[in-house]
Amino acid sequence: MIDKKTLRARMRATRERFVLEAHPGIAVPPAFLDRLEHGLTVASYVPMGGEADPAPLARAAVEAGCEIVLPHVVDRATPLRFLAWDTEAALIAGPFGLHQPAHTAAERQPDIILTPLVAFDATLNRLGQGAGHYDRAFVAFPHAWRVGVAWGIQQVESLPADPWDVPLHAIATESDWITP
Ligand SMILES: Nc1nc2c(c(=O)[nH]1)N(C=O)[C@@H](CNc1ccc(C(=O)N[C@@H](CCC(=O)O)C(=O)O)cc1)CN2
Ligand SMILES: Nc1ncnc2c1ncn2[C@@H]1O[C@H](COP(=O)(O)OP(=O)(O)OP(=O)(O)O)[C@@H](O)[C@H]1O
Repeated sequence: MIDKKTLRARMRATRERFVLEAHPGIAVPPAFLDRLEHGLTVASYVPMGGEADPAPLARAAVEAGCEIVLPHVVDRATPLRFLAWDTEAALIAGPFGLHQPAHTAAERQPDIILTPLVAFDATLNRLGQGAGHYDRAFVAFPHAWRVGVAWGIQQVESLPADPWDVPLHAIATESDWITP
């Protein structure tokens, strides 16, 4: 099977090509709306490099009375933290070209994690950036609902699975809501 590094490079390029063309946004399915409740904490992300924009899902969460938080990283080795998103405060440029809340923003425990990804397969395994930030967050927040957000073209036949890979519960694309 193709190794993660080669596949990551190929799928990042596929993703970047896809967003250059006109394309619909991520669809908000009824199964996602059903799960939202006032007071839940929903981790979103600021898309980069051709990633699917989770904004339609985050907007629905805000309308349902959820609090939005964003990931914050300092380097590859340090676990990510989810920090409150003060929409009045500017996001700050971080490592890897990321835009993040200030490191002093309040830390939160997410109930739902909207997860960026590079590739996924039909068993809802995901390939990420390779630093293990989300893999470790899934272990830290085992009760969170793990929702991948991706373009349909990011689906591959199968992914090399490592022992630490934690599968997603569902994936939202521009046209589908994929569950195992
Ligand atoms: N939008 C977004 N935010 C996110 C992530 C993500 O995948 N997407 N993360 C997910 O874990 C965390 C940040 N972790 C990261 C870890 C490594 C690299 C990285 O190695 N980037 C490559 C360039 C990627 C590219 O070419 O597209 C690099 O800097 O060489 C990026 C983010 C938290 N925030
Ligand atoms: N639970 C964990 N605890 C400690 N290290 C972990 C854990 N999960 C993954 N890692 C480390 O993270 C690194 C990256 O893993 P992998 O290549 O599977 O990342 P990935 O699938 O791209 O996912 P991510 O988006 O989370 O970076 C590996 O070196 C692995 O040892």
